[in-house]
Amino acid sequence: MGRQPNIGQLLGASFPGSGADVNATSPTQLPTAILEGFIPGYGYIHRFVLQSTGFDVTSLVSLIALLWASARIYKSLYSALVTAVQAVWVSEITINSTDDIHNHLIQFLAFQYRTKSARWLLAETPAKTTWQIDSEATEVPETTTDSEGNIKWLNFSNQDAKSQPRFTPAIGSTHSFWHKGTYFTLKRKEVSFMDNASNGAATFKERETLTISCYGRSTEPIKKLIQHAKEHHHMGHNVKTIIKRPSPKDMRRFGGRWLTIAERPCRPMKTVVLDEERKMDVLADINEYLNPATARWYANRGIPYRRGYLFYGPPGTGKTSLTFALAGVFGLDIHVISLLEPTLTEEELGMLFTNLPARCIVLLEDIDTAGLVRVEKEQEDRGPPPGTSKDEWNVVNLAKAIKKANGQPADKHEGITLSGLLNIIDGVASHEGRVLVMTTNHPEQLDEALIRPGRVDHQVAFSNATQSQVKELFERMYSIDLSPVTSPKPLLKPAVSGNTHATTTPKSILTPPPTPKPNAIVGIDGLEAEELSQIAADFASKIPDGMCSPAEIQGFLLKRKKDPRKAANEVEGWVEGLKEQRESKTKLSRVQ
Ligand SMILES: Nc1ncnc2c1ncn2[C@@H]1O[C@H](COP(=O)(O)OP(=O)(O)OP(=O)(O)O)[C@@H](O)[C@H]1O
Repeated sequence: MGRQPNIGQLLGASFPGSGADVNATSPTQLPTAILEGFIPGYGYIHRFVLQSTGFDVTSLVSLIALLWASARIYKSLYSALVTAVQAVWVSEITINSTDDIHNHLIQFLAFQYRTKSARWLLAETPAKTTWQIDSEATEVPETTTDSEGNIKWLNFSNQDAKSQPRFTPAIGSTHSFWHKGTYFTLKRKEVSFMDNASNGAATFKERETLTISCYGRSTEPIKKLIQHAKEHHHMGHNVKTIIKRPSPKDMRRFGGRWLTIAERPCRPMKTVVLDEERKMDVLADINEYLNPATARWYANRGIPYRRGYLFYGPPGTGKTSLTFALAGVFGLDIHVISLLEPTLTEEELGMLFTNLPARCIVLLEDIDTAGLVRVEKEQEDRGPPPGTSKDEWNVVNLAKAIKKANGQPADKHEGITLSGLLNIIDGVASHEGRVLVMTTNHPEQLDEALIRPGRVDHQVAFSNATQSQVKELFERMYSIDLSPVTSPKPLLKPAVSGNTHATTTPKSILTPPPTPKPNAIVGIDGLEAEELSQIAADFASKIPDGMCSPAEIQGFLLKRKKDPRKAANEVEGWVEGLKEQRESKTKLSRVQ
């Protein structure tokens, strides 16, 4: 039997012009003809190099080609394997930036990345409250004098330089970290989406998402991580009151309805000077309402589980202060809504109410102003107000009609109508479990429908300070601060290595500072408690009952906050000045 030609010989015969010496192909070399197929003109190059240097480049080129092919095959196999593993062995959860959890996780990771050596980070300048800056400060600044005796006033020009930036995982990159023995991968990315704005113009917008994954067929570890991040965010909230407002209009459209605008140390109830019985009534009423058993009681009787409070009285008498103190006592967040917010529509207000947490305080301030829109609309229907000629009235209406026809809002502030507000407060879709607090300086202007039982269940009257309240305010101002506001310590120690482990929560951190006994008043340095009480009584006797609001008295005392005797000596002059000011109906005070 004749010898069969091998593949090299066949290829050599097929490409005679290549000059490839197919018989010279070693087992590790690719035939020159194949290489010719990938690199046109390879045969000539090969022959030229071989003839001029005696070196057969085919071995080298074959090696490179084999490495390249292996890398490609490895890559495809790897990605196929990863896809297969991900499909059956990786769990993930995606979080949208419009959700609070996103913020909780970023905060938690920022805390982790404070010391962790990650290579792709995003540096941010976090907005900090005075309380947070204070808690980070290592030294207390003091007012001193220089060598020439000039006062060196406190100067905060470099406070920005001192504040620490926040480092979070960079957008667009993948991060991995250990938490409680589980290996997590995190992808933070921005996705574009088409936004159909209210004016009809569609634009592309960016939205951020966080995708957290871990190995295993259960999302349980990720859920626990999220829970942990939430706890980290809320730690110490029992010594803070969170204040939220409706988010800007743009954000509201994408689901982020409420925005935290401030976190303040809880206001102790004892700092609100109000008739003790009235205070206890509100406290007991809310306490009973918030009890889970009460929710069932309401449900069994088919009564909507809601409770409304009306705080009314002159300005500066403590309506807002009591609301904040209540939030502190019951550990609730405050959701503040101003009905004069120009971009707020009734529909959005309704959505805000349906997106409240299970238990919270909703503060509707200056509720009397909500009637403005109703008055205007009713006026429109009724015709010209007295003193307005028919022609003038027609011109006003014509201007409004032209604005409307041009697609412009008839008024800058569309506002909330009374009927709209009533629907939102107790409509079928309205949230259950919230404590609604409405405040007003003009209860007489309120519509009866707004304060009927079911909408307002408890009314609290506030008034200018009585003499005993003035005394209390005075004593409170000059008593030694027994319960300094402490900032909560972190729940976790910052991670020091790639593997992060939570530390157990020290109990004391979550316990608010001890509250001194209600009557424990200790005078300021150098002043005995009894002496302070006498000065307070003297001070109070010089301010007629009901003449001043607690806010006015507080303002006067704040200017003399280190000298109670000075305050007692100057109060008469101040009261006289105030009387004159009121008689002359001027708004500027002569004596401060
Ligand atoms: N009853 C009070 N007890 C203690 N402090 C008070 C009291 N009333 C007012 N103040 C002080 O006066 C300031 C203003 O009080 P607050 O905002 O609670 O008044 P308000 O009744 O809500 O006023 P407005 O009707 O103008 O909104 C606060 O700094 C608060 O500490």
